[in-house]
Amino acid sequence: MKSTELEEIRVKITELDSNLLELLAQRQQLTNYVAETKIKNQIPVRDHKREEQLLIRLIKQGKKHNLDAHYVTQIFHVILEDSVLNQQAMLAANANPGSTLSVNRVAFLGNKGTYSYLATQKYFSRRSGELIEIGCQSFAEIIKKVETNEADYAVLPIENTSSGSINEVYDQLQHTSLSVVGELTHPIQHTLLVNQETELSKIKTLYAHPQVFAQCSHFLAELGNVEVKPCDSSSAAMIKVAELNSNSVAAIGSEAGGNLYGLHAIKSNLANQKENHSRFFVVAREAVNVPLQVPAKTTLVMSTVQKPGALVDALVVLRDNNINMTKLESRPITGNPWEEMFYIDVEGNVQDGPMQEALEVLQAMARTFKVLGCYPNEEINPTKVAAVSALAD
Ligand SMILES: C=C(O[C@@H]1C=C(C(=O)O)C=C[C@H]1O)C(=O)O
Repeated sequence: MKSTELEEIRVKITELDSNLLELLAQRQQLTNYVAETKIKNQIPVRDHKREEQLLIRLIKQGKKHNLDAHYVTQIFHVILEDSVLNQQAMLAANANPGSTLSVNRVAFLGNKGTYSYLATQKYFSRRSGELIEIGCQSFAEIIKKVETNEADYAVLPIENTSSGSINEVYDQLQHTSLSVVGELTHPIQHTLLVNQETELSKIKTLYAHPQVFAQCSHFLAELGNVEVKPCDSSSAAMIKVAELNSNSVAAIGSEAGGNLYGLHAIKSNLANQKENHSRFFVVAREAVNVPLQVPAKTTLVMSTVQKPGALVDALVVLRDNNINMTKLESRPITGNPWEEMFYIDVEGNVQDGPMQEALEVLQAMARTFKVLGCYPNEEINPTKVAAVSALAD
């Protein structure tokens, strides 16, 4: 194909892509109007029936154009997730007029380029107000910033699909009066970032956060003879590699983050598990009110009395009130050897009847008990298209 021919086709593709983007923006505007009517008429944000009908119609239509059903479904799952998250954010803002700030000062770990930085950008992109980023060197410093009103929010990683819970954050949450007001999950895609033209075999020293090394342990084991240097954050690792400017050093972190420091990726997908995601808590000084139209989660922290089956008794209370537990974590209590603090995430809103009943019973039976927060559930389960056979025609 002659290069002018290629150019002509590319011009058409560029134009088409920009039309696609315009249409997506128009769709988003319409779903914002939908959110406004849901606020007015107290209608739940999520409507699986409508989503299923929409997906079935689009899959059928796609088939006529030779577009694979899986491809169409994937694209629209992303569009629907974005639509639902935007609407949830709008309803939550409406239910908490006092918490809508013109400036959001947000504390997070490291500098520009860390996963916490990317998660912060993502979470606040759906919320009004200018974002002021406050990079910190430790989780304790992040929490302190909000406690002392130097920041309005903190974004804290709480768990990762490969390396599990981030204990240090749980331990910090034991002693704070801050509330969890939001959550988000963010894909963690580790890449090998370098400053100079080089190749894997030349790398002698690797810089990264210890959590990152844990998540990439298989890759490190395969690498063999490489010195591993832990850093306080992914951005600290990136800055180090940019400064050293050598072809024998590399950092592990996100490609988007590395690009901010002029680094480029020479290998991607370094994590042990392909599906590598981190979940973050967003915390603030004041708890938020989650409207009942928005699916909510509640995080509790409690210690039980020392008797056989005390934790089981607590979990039975959840079962009896038909409350689904999504996470259970235990952490030692500082100063009380062999005693544990339990962190429990459940689906439900503290304003719900069954939830209030369960919380009362739990509080009465626990030694210490606190609701760390009730916040919109941002884990959006994609609507499944059950009637696959109906799509055969
Ligand atoms: C936009 C709506 O809200 C949600 C998002 C949908 C969408 O983006 O198409 C569809 C159904 C709802 O889960 C709606 O209810 O129509």
